[in-house]
Amino acid sequence: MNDSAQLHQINPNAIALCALGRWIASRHWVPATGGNFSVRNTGHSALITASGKDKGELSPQDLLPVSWQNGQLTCPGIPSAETALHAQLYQLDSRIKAVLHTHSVHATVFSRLINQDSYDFQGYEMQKAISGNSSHATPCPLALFDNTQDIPALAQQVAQRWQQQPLNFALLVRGHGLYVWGNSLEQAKRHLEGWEFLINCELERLKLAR
Ligand SMILES: CSC[C@@H](O)[C@@H](O)C(=O)COP(=O)(O)O
Ligand SMILES: [Zn+2]
Repeated sequence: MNDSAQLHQINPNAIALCALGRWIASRHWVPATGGNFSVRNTGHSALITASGKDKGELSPQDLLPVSWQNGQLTCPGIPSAETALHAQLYQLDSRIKAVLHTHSVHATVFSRLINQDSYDFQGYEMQKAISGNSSHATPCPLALFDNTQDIPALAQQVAQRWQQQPLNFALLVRGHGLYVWGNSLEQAKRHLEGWEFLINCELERLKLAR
């Protein structure tokens, strides 16, 4: 196959996700191969970053197809170590089209200051960057989970919490990082930037209030 035929075959979502990875890395939110990204392909499959890649230097071949039919995850390579959590989110809501996971300094530090299962952001106009949140005056909750190396167990906890109340397009893993998602890649990017902004503001406010 010649180069132009190969280019023709590349999934446009893969190209868009690689470009988004470069933008996220330019914000210093995925240092030292941290973070992982995925975009839904079909009802039961997605493209996900291969494990251990520099997320600011992705090319389409670093995105692997993973499917989750019959409770089994299958992938032809070594996908992200956190694939089970991405797959869980896609199964919890069929409208989710993209999942982004980052390791920013601010989100990581903030997560270690909050002991509750959920933290309400309130008073910020930027809460409206998160879909379904229409006023600064209404609490905008962020769910928190303890870190674990057992990602299927974490995915199970997320599913249990979701049954009580669907999460607000993000969750924060303590001492680890942020997960956001959206009904398109563009919406997931907006949620990432919105949540990072809110977390930065709240961290600054908490520091000044001490
Ligand atoms: C730099 S180690 C970070 C990993 O343990 C993990 O949390 C992570 O986000 C990236 O894992 P990966 O397997 O590359 O998707
Ligand atoms: Zn991680």
